[in-house]
Amino acid sequence: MTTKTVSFEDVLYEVQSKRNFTSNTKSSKIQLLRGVSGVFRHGQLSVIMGPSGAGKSSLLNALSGYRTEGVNGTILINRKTSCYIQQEDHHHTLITVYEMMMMACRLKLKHSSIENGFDDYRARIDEILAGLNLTHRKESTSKTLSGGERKRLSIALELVTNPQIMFLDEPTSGLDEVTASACIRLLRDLAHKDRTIICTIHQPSAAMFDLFDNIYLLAQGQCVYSGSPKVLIPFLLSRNYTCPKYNNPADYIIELCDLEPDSVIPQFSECFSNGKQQCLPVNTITNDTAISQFQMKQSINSLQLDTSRPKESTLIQKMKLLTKFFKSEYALSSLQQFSVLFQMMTTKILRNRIVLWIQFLHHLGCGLCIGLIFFNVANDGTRMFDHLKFCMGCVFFSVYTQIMVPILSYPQELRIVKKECFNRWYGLTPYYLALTFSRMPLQILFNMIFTCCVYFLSGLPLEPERFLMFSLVSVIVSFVAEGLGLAIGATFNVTNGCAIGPALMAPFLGLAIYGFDFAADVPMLMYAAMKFSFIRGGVVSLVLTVFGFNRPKLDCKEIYCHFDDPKVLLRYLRIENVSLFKEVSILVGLMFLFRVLFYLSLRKRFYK
Ligand SMILES: Nc1ncnc2c1ncn2[C@@H]1O[C@H](COP(=O)(O)OP(=O)(O)OP(=O)(O)O)[C@@H](O)[C@H]1O
Repeated sequence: MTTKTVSFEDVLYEVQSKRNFTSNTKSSKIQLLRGVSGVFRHGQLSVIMGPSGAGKSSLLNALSGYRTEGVNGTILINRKTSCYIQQEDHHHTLITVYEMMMMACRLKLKHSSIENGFDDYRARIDEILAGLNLTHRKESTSKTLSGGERKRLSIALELVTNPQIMFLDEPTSGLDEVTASACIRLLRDLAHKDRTIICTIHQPSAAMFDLFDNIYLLAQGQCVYSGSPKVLIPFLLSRNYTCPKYNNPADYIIELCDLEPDSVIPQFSECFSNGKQQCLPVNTITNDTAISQFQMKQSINSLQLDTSRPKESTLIQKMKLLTKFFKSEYALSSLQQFSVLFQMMTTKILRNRIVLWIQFLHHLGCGLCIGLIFFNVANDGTRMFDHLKFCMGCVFFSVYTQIMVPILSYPQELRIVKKECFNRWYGLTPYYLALTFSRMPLQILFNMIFTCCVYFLSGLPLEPERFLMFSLVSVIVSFVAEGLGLAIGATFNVTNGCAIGPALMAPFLGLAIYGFDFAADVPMLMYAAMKFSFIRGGVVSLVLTVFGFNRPKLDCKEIYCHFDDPKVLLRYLRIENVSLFKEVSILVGLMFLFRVLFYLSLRKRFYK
């Protein structure tokens, strides 16, 4: 059996059903695939068909390795030369088709194999785009592509590395009849160039049906037909089922499984030994479409699988695992991946002009508003509460600005990343670092715009040390909030994230204003919770920055001002002995904690 062939035996796929609390039903195991076997050969376009819910996507996911949890049985496949194209085409929206192809080349091809740098990439890209009839769209962004073009772009991006095995989930969904047939013809041509192509299709039209070299029909997680589409009608005849003359045989057998599931499915599944047997034309070289004779052939046997897996000692297996750990499965080193991803992310950020303008106006506008509300109050010894409100306002602004954006936007990006990571474009760590560092410069710049407005308008002392500390605290708070937003965005979908984000903020906010005047009497547990509230940490740090650093006495326009001495105010708030360094260190610690949670959430999503 060649490494391009995909074979599998007795594949079981079980999932745990979720416990339904309303009807009090207990969780149980659901079998999506019931011990199916089969072979998908190279040079052939194979289709997994079946009624809705038959288990087509489950089989594709199990074979491609997209799902591993709950999958048991033997699957022989060289996954290093395979790729998986999902049903929905998720592409970057702000870069053109050509740039996406260039990015794929730069990430997926070894630099040493390309002697002339980008010229060779360009030649390869032009060839692939011409082959898929996308040359005229190469300067367009994916947003303006039609459904068929988007699907072809998904295929083009993977063809960069010339994969030997391609999995496609419902490649024709959402396409009209003509475009769908064109898509299948394209896949057949690619398969006939010595590739193994396996796709799922709910119910192919009659025109499409004859284009497949091999069909694998599933019903209720069992194989009810495997083999050539040319002998499906004779096979049905042999079982006393006559497909009406002008009926699509695919429709007919799916209808049979639907109408008489209890008799048809077990009978047919037994006939094919649940996929171990195949139905082939007697003369496989014939071009005659009206073949009436077929033979059942053993497609797979245990012996075949066993011999292709030489027995290895445990020591060899362990050594292989060790070398696999050190040997990268990617074309580029982590540093090179980081560099390409960083460039791409920076380009995307800078091209998002509307968002850039909104962010700029938002920071400038809010900075001016807060600055004008507290205009020249920073030196007024009679307005103690205004000083506190000013610090709170600045921190709340940073928190709310940074937390909601990733919650709303990240789940969409996650789909693209998941697809690219699974197809070995890059590793999770370089991606994570590129994402973190590419967002930093603009975030710092916008924060500085806000800080400059509020600092100078409020009339805080023009001392570089104090200004830098004020800016640093604002930037750290915004990074902590962004980390929390990313962790939520990577864990939950937009709907749940929108509920969880504000719900999580509420206790942090409550703790931010709790116990300022009786901090010394706060119980231990509450004290620990207060330390965890990064909003409170931000407020305390800002108050210490504003009134610390040996701040001279404030102006007093009345006979007596109790709070004109900054030390009195700090004492009143019970934070006179709190170390600014310690507060900022806790904030930095929380920043790392939320970013580690974000990373772990990504890992869980990608490797489950
Ligand atoms: N995680 C899961 N938990 C519970 N049931 C699941 C899970 N995943 C899939 N199923 C169920 O398993 C069955 C097979 O799902 P699968 O997505 O493989 O079907 P399909 O043949 O691809 O269907 P369609 O053509 O409608 O996409 C369906 O009934 C589906 O509801």
